[in-house]
Amino acid sequence: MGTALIYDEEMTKYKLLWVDPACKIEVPERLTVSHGALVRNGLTDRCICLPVREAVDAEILLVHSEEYLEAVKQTPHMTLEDLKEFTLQYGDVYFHPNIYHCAKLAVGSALQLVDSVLMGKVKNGMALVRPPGHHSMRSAANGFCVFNNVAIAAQYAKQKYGVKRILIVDWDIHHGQGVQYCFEDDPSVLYFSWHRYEHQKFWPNLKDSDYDIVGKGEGAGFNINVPWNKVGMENSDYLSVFCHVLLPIAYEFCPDLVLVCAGFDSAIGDLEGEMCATPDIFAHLTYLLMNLAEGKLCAVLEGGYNLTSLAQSVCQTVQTLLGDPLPPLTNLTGPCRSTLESLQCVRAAHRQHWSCLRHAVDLPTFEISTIRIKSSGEENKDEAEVWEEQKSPEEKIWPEPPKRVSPRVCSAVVLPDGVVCPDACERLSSSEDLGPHLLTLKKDFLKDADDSAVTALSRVFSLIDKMKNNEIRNGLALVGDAAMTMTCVVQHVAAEVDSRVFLVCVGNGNIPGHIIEDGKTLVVQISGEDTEEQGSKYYVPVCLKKGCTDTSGFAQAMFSLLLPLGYQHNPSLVLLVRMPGSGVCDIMWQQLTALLQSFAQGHTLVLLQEDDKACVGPTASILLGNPAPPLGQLPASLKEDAEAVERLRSRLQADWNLLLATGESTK
Ligand SMILES: CC(O)(O)NCCCCNCCCN
Ligand SMILES: [Zn+2]
Repeated sequence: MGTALIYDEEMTKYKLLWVDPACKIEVPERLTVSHGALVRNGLTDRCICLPVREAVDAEILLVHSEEYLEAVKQTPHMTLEDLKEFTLQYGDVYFHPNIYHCAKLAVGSALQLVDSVLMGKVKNGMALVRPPGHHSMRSAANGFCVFNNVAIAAQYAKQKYGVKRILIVDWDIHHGQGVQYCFEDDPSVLYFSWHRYEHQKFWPNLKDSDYDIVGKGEGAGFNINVPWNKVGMENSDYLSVFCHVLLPIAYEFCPDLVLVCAGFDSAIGDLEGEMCATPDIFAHLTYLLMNLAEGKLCAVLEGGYNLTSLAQSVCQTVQTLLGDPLPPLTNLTGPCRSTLESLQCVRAAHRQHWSCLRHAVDLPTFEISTIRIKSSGEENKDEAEVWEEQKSPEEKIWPEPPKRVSPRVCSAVVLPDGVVCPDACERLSSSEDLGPHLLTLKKDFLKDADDSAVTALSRVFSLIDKMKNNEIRNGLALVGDAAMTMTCVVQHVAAEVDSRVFLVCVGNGNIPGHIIEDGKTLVVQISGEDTEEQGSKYYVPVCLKKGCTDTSGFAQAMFSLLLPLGYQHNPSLVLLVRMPGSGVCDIMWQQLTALLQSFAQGHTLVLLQEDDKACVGPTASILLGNPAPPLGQLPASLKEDAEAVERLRSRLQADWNLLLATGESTK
C-alpha cells in the first residue's frame, strides 16, 4: 500500500488584502514551495495523488456552530471593507472572498486522507492545505485558521468508521487550543501538543496551554501540553519529549488512528518559533509514530513560515511516509534545563492518569535556564558554534538534509537449506568463497565449529558488507549459535575504523567483556536474569522481573532507555539478537525491530537461533517496512522493573544525556 498526497493549487488562491503585521507571514507561497519541493525531489511521482473535495456543511458542523458557519458563508460576497470589519471580531486571522472556498477544500482534503487510510486504499498520507486549522474554535476563527481541519477529521473518523481511539500529535510550534477545546472531555481522542510558551508570554498567551491542563471529567489525562519556556530548542529536546512523554503514553493508549497537526514553524529558521531543530528531525518524529495504529497515519499541514525549512521539512516527512531510510541525527547533546523542567512537570501532571508514568521519579523543580547539559567532552564548544547560537533567527543557517537513498534490495537473508525464504526477501547466494579473514577467524573463533557454521558466518559477513555499501538496507540470519555469531560480528565490524555497533540482545546469554572495551559497541541486554554485573557506560543490562514476557516493562525499557541510547550512540550498524528461550512475544519483538530502524539508516542485522525459525516470517515482515501490529493497551509495568529502569537511567545519564527526563543536573 502506498502513501497518499493531497494538494490542489486552488488553496493558494487567497491572500492578505490589507496591512496586518500579524498575518503577513501566512502567504500562498507556503503551499507552492512545499509542493514544488516534493515535485523536484521526485516524491509526488511516488505518492498516490488524491483529488481534493469541498467539505459539506454537515462535516463542518461536526466541530463548528451553525451561526459561525453561516457567518463565514457570507464572506465571499463581502466588500473589502466588510471583510476587514468581519475579521476584526477574531484574533490574528484574515478573511478573503475566496478563503471560505479554500477552507472547505482544506477540510475536504483532510477527510479524503482519512477515507483513503481507513478504507485501506493507502497506508498513510499527507495533505498540503491552507488555511490551517488547529487554532479555530467552535464559533471563532483564529491564528490564520477558519475551520479546524484535524478536529473535524477526528470527529469524522469516529462517526463514519467507528474509530475507538484517535491520537492527535501537534508538532506545530503554536498550541492548537481549538483542538484542545474540542476534545478536552473526550477520552477517545488523546491530544498532544508542544508549543512555544515562555510562561504565557508567547501567543496565544493562554493559561490553558500550560502543562497542568490535562483534560476535564472523562477526558482527564487525554490532553498533554508540553510548553517550551525558552526558544532555541534543538533535535535533542524534541526527541526527549517523544521518548519520555509522548511514546510511552501513546503506546499505552494504543490508538486506532494517528492524526498529525503537521506544522513546521517548529523548525530552524522560522521566525515564529525561533527554534533550532533541523528539518530532518521530522523524518524521525514521523517514523516514531508509524508503528502506532498499524501505520495508519494522516499528516495535515498547519503552520510553517520559513519557506526553505518548510519545504525541506515537508519533504522529510513525506519521504518517511514512503518508507525511505531515516537520515542519521548527529551531535545530539541532550535536553536543555528548561526542557527537563517541562518534561518533569508534564510527567508529574500526568502520573495519576498513565501507568507508564506511575513510578516516574520526580525531583524538586529547579530554576529554569537553557544551559545545555554538557555530556563529557562537550565542555569546550568551539568559538564558531557559540557564535552561531548567538546569531538572530533570521540569519540561521543549517545544512541541507542528507540524501536518503533506498538500496536496491531491502532485506537479504541467510537461512539454512530447507528454510523457506520469506517473500520479497533476497536469499544470499551460498557460493561465497571463504574470504581470507574467515580462515583466520576459523582459527581464532570457530576452530571447533563445523563447516556449515563457518559458511553461515561468511554469508553473514557479506550481509554486513552489502549494508556498508548500501546495496541492501537490512538483513536477517538464522544461525546455529546466535551468541557465537554475535561475538564474531561485533569483532568483524569493530575492526573497521568509523564503525559503531548498537547491539541489542534480547534474552539471557553471556556478553563477552572484550566487545565493549573499545567504546565502539554499545550493548543493551534485556532479559529476566538478574546479573549482579552492574554494567558500564557501554553495557546496559536491563533485567525484568518477569523476563521479556512482560510487555509493559519491555516497552518502558524500549522508550526510556533503548531509544535515547540508540540516538546518542548514532551507530553505523544495529545488531539485534534474539537469544533462545527469551520469552519475548512476537509483537513486542516486531515493535522492537521496527523501532531500531530509526538508527543506522535502517542497517539492522537480526540474528535468530535455528529453533526460533518461526520468527523468520514476522521479523522479515518488519524489515520489509510493514508496520508492527499493536501491543494492545498496556497495563502498568511492575514497580520493581520501573525502578530498575530508573536506576539504570540515573547511573547512565551523566554519559548519555538523552536519558535525562527529570531535573537532575549532571555532575
Ligand atoms: C497555524 C499556526 O499555528 O501556525 N498559526 C500561527 C498563528 C500565529 C499568530 N501570531 C502571529 C504573530 C506574528 N509575529
Ligand atoms: Zn504554528
